[in-house]
Amino acid sequence: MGMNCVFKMDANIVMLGTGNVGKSALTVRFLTRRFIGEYGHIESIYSHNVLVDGRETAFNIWDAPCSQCCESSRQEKQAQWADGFILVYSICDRASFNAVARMVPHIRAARDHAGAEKVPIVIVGNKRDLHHYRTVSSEEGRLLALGTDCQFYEVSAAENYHGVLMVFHGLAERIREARAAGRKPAAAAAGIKGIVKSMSAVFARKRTESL
Ligand SMILES: Nc1nc2c(ncn2[C@@H]2O[C@H](COP(=O)(O)OP(=O)(O)OP(=O)(O)O)[C@@H](O)[C@H]2O)c(=O)[nH]1
Repeated sequence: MGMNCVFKMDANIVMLGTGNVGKSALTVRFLTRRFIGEYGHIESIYSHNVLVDGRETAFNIWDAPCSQCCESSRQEKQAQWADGFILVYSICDRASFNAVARMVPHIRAARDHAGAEKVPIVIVGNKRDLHHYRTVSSEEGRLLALGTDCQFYEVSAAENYHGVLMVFHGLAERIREARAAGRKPAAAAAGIKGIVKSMSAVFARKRTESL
């Protein structure tokens, strides 16, 4: 087991998505295997060491409530820091899906440049247990991911631990592959400005929509 330390990998993951979609619920489910129902609105960076395919992996997960995600200094830090993104929407909330759809190309444009590996992104449709209230079909989620080279999962943080595990492990695998294929994905200075601007735009628009 000690030998695994040689291969220890750090994976900095940023959770993004509009309010109430379950970013904290997914994070806490992954960390503790539990669903506790209410999570408050506290920004946290959690660290968690686990084995992914026999490799020791240190997950650092940045979970910020949506109310704070418009602050550009925070977005700039996140964009610099992230090795991978988890973009969360609720299958019962069409606006949250639209926000994710707008975010993906902006992250791609900001973080991906010629010759570099694409920054790994996982799109997650959460609250699958509430299928009676579904307004976003699985097909739409799948197509969005397919067209933008993202991974896609539909999960329920409330009801299923395994699906949530797959999200985080899947992203860790992609981060490892991206590193093996090239250098560690890093944001170019211009790219960071781009991502900050576009994330502000996405969330500003979301606010207007919900008024
Ligand atoms: N039924 C159901 N409810 C869920 C699920 N995931 C989260 N919730 C609920 O949705 C609400 C919002 O969850 P949070 O994890 O706080 O959402 P968030 O995206 O972190 O929200 P912000 O902090 O506002 O950005 C809570 O009441 C959760 O209990 C799920 O899979 N199914």
